[in-house]
Amino acid sequence: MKIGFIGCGNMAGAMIGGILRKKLVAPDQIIATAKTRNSIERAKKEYSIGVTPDNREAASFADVLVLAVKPVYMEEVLDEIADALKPDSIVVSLAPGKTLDWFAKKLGPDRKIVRTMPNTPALVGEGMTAICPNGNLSEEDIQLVENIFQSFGKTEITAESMIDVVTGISGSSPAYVFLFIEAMADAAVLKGMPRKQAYVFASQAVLGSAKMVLETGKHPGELKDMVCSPAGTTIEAVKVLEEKGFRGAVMDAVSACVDKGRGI
Ligand SMILES: NC(=O)C1=CN([C@@H]2O[C@H](COP(=O)(O)OP(=O)(O)OC[C@H]3O[C@@H](n4cnc5c(N)ncnc54)[C@H](OP(=O)(O)O)[C@@H]3O)[C@@H](O)[C@H]2O)C=CC1
Ligand SMILES: O=C(O)[C@@H]1CCC=N1
Repeated sequence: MKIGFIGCGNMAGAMIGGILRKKLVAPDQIIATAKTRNSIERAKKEYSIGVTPDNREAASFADVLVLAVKPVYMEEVLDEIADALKPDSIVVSLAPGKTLDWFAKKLGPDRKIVRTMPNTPALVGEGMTAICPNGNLSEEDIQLVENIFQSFGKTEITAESMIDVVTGISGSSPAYVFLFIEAMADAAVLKGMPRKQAYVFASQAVLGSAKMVLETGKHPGELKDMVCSPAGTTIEAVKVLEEKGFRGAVMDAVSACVDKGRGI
């Protein structure tokens, strides 16, 4: 299987890193394109894959072609590559806002198209990806796409109507979690802890807490209650978070992200 990436920025880089780490395919089975000389040289050096400025070369090489450019560049990229695609290849989009119908109008009604929403933890094998195939993919094709995304994390097949919600809760949420970790570490530094150590404590606490939700099956509220001793330290912090509107702020933030995805 040959995999192509149009664009080799943050998300494609995380996916390529994850695929190579898992040895799903050899580096010479991957080709990526970028626009600037800097990005091309960086990708060559970092991944030892084929890298070219020529999008049509990637399109004619790939059995699975991942469109990893920002939505605003999608139309010009499709116009450029449409007649260079292999006849039976699968086109995978990572872009919010661009629907399966929109792609079918650009590439033809018979083209195999998959809308996905991954996230950057792919880089460390902990990605989470929503996959929405159109009606032209066989079960085998869908399995192939799942295998690619499962090489760097978990996947769920979702309805297209859910994909913007996935952007809010998963595609974009690593950014909110990094803010949270940074803020906790800042507080620890304020109280005298060396910064490097603060990142280890804050990140491991987030990692372990997420694992508890996934592995115990317990309600997050119950897990929170297990940490809050009567008249203890934790409930003081929880009270401040509630007073400052932490939950409402998170809900508003995720909603704003979903709405933006729907409006692109
Ligand atoms: N970053 C994330 O966390 C996530 C991103 N996504 C989606 O993934 C897609 C890519 O995002 P991201 O990786 O963050 O973006 P980046 O800006 O990091 O990367 C975009 C890449 O596209 C290249 N590029 C731009 N125009 C062209 C063109 N005409 N032909 C070929 N390559 C081109 C750029 O090249 P150069 O570097 O040379 O300018 C760059 O390598 C977007 O649709 C985004 O919404 C989805 C989920 C998560
Ligand atoms: O901000 C963005 O547009 C992309 C979508 C999901 C994460 N980053």
